[in-house]
Amino acid sequence: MHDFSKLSQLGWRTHFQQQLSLQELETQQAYRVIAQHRSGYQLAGVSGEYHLAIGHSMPLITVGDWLLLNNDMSFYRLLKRTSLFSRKAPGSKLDTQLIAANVDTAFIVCSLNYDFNLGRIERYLSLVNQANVEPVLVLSKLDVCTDPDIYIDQLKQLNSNLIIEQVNGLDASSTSVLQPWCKDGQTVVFIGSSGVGKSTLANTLANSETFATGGIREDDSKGRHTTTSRALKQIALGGLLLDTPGMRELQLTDCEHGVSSTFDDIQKLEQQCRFNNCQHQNQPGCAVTAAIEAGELEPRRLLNYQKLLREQANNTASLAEKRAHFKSQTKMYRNIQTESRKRKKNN
Ligand SMILES: Nc1nc2c(ncn2[C@@H]2O[C@H](COP(=O)(O)OP(=O)(O)OP(=O)(O)O)[C@@H](O)[C@H]2O)c(=O)[nH]1
Ligand SMILES: [Zn+2]
Repeated sequence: MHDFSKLSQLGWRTHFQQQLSLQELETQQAYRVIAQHRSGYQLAGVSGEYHLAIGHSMPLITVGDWLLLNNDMSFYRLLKRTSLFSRKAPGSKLDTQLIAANVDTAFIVCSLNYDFNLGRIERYLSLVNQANVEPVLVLSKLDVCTDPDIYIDQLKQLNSNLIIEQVNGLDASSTSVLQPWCKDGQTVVFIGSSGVGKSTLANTLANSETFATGGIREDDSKGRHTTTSRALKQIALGGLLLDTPGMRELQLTDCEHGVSSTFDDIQKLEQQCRFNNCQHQNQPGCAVTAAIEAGELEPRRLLNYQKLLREQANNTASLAEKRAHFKSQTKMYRNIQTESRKRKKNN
């Protein structure tokens, strides 16, 4: 039988429970994927942890997913997700890589120094909005910044509703502002460039050295995956944290909704342009250009919006094209094989 209070500590919600039939409630057990390794998945459930080997008939599964297992611990089915992070798989021409599922909050970490870059933050926000996850902007290294307000003012201009927190990741009294998102089975993913202090922050919140600082790398350019095991770690506060070391090179794919909602100010303006297909380049009646001229919209923001939209469209199209090409090639090889078999038989 299911012990739902125990499962809720692992992030179980009514969204998942509603998917179970009466029969499944009696005969299957729910497990959460807490880590992903080359050979399989580490699962956690009411009766403890279990290693599930990857099987041929399984769908694509990622850290954070909820699975139903049969009594003999074999895979039964994957439950529908509340949210899903994915990106174009580094080094692969064909695949989308799943990063994490069923995440509640994304801490977008950027340090209050050289790393601060509005364009990059908009890119991360697009990914997080597409995944259907709540973003929290975490500005790290507060202790080495003399004037954080300069940065905060710029961020507020992106979207006045953004949740922004400033922390010194090395100091628990400072990171406590993030505790409300890290309790009671809530799942938090950390994203941000290398060296901004994600692992340091996660360790301080965990009150232990659970997450490796520095170190773990994934070679994006050549697609070599060194240490790609991703793991959800439960901390004493009750939340489950996922550090993502391999997110340095982040190309958007299938992300139109995410980009649009990140730039909803421009979206609203676009609807007021005289022409539906307005390019916002000196076309008559362009509301976007008018907003720029009135100083209400930064030209940088428009350029980044257009760039991210193009990038995700190009990646989505090229993935679709490559998949189609792969399919037609496979079909061609199969036909050649069948023909040659027929010929041999007739000889
Ligand atoms: N002064 C100061 N240093 C920090 C802070 N947060 C992290 N650091 C330092 O910054 C360096 C990088 O921190 P990490 O936590 O490894 O960064 P990361 O984002 O996890 O990096 P990757 O694992 O490469 O993605 C370490 O030397 C930390 O000690 C902070 O708030 N203040
Ligand atoms: Zn326009």
